[in-house]
Amino acid sequence: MKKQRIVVGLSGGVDSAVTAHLLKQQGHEVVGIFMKNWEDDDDSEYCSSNIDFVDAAAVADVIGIEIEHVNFAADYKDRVFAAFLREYQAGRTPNPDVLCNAEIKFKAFLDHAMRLGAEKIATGHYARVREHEGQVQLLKGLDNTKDQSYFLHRLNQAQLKKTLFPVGELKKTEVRRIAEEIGLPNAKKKDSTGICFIGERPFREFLNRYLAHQPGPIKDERGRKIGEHVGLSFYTLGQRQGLGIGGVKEKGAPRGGGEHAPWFVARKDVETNTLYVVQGHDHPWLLSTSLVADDMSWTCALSETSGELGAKTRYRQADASCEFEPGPQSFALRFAEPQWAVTPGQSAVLYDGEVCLGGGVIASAAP
Ligand SMILES: Nc1ncnc2c1ncn2[C@@H]1O[C@H](COP(=O)(O)OP(=O)(O)OP(=O)(O)O)[C@@H](O)[C@H]1O
Repeated sequence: MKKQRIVVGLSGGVDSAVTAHLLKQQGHEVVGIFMKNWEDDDDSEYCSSNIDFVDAAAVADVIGIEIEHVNFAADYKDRVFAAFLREYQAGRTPNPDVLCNAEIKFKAFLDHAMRLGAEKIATGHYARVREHEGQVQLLKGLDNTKDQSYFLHRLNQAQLKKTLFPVGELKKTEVRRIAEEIGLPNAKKKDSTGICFIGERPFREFLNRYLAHQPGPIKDERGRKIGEHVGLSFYTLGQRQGLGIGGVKEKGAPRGGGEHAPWFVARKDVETNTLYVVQGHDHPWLLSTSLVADDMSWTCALSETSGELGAKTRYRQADASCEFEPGPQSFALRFAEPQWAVTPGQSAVLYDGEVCLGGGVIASAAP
């Protein structure tokens, strides 16, 4: 491959460190950039940004590359966090990491890298890109257990053409082995979890600071009030913990349950501010055979793709076989098997084998 100037998003984690190392080894001119996307509570015990930058700088030092610190916190607030709050307010459960990739990592960051004279950017995501018949396809990461294509499905051709994912060709165990072999200071750093700006902090307490919330009734499927919720935004479909209602002892408890059977969040009615719960993991209200998604975004031209495909309605789910029915503003999916807790606001992402085609935001689901 010809020598290129490549800007790597260095997060302080192992995957991006190995990404930078591999590209440098291939003879490219590599520059690291650390992004700061959140600064509302720099002093909080949950904000690891300062530590992460120190780790990223130590990595750059060992690999022998320059590192720059850039601040996209204002962009992040405008383009990701504002939408995140709007979605919660509307009773949906958004996926800010999907939007962060489309708007920050592969837009603000990409533009910045291009201004620095880069030909490509690279990140430590577990996904792959491949040229195919004049297009660049987004593929699942080779390591099934780490595949992150779900979060990248809103990238378009222009973004994919400028992007490399070197660790997507490897298993996580190999990435860790490389990190240890070359003596990276963060070789044993644990993988980050959770939404980037929220980190490991208590979610409810965090949302509380930004969203007006109105307590209201929790009702069962027959409309009987069985408890109080603290604000619809704090609950997600399929949620079982934290409802404060426990099992039920009364006779004639709703189907699928019985005494002490756990309750699950099944519906949110924003108009009446009511949270509906059902008993039993397999209750029909929790199962959907079809969905409609809007706000579509495709990684490549969809010319030949209608008919049978695979879809994920949440990250880390196996692909569910479905019929794809495209429309001008939205698409429908009809599943071969009922899907559990299909959640408005989450992404429905379509796959043709290992190729990630793109997807949309789930607007509604039907039994
Ligand atoms: N603060 C950041 N600055 C620069 N790049 C980042 C930052 N956070 C994430 N990235 C890029 O996005 C990729 C995927 O992000 P993700 O949150 O999955 O990674 P991580 O677990 O924090 O770190 P890593 O992937 O490096 O182990 C990273 O590999 C890195 O290239």
